[in-house]
Amino acid sequence: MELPAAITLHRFEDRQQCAEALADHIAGRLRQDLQLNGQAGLILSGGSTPVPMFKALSQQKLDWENVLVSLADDRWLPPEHADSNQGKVEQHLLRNEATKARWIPLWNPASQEDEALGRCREQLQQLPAQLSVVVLGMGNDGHTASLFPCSKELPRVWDSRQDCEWVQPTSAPWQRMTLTPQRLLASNERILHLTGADKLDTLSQALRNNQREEMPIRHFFSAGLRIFWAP
Ligand SMILES: O=C(O)[C@H](O)[C@@H](O)[C@H](O)[C@H](O)COP(=O)(O)O
Repeated sequence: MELPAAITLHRFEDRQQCAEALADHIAGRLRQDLQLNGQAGLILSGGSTPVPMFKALSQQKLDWENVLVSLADDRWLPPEHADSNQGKVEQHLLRNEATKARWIPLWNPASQEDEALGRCREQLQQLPAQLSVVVLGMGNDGHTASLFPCSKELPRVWDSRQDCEWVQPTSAPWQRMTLTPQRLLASNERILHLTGADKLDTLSQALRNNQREEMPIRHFFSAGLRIFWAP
């Protein structure tokens, strides 16, 4: 696969090896910023791919009390719901060493968009202006976070100067809150964590496609992306 200079691809034999290597890499980046700035900001994605990495990262010894952790997006569901990304992070990352992390979930009990947005944006003010690491996933439609090509809100979200926006994809369930492209790009490093041949095919398609509206992950290529992939 031909990759632009701004994209680095790390291939692994298996998913557990990939998860552990990614956890090590993230921990190293967090330690750097903790040393430099006294704090670090980590953004994680939901879905199924990152769970083994969450478990490995939870074991990493670092000054978690000064690491602010949040999500690139979440489905608008209480954390006890099986589809909640918040629930996955609380179950698999915020344990062991990482119990002490400063957790900033996106979800709140507001059901109306304006109130939900207002409370989430207030929460996200706690994050450092420049994040340390953003970990993204990708769907086979080229979506990342909850930037879905099918969302009618996408044209507005591309240019939003806010930290988060409320979106309703048509090709995936649940109302969602997503961090905006500008918030995600205000980071020292963006990582894309992928598993399976299908995701690699989708990545190849996105590299050939030239419309970010059709494959939102493309928006993150030029600013630099480190990809961790296993079959
Ligand atoms: O809330 C979400 O759905 C995620 O943030 C989303 O962007 C996810 O990263 C991809 O859909 C990949 O999901 P899988 O890891 O389950 O394939």
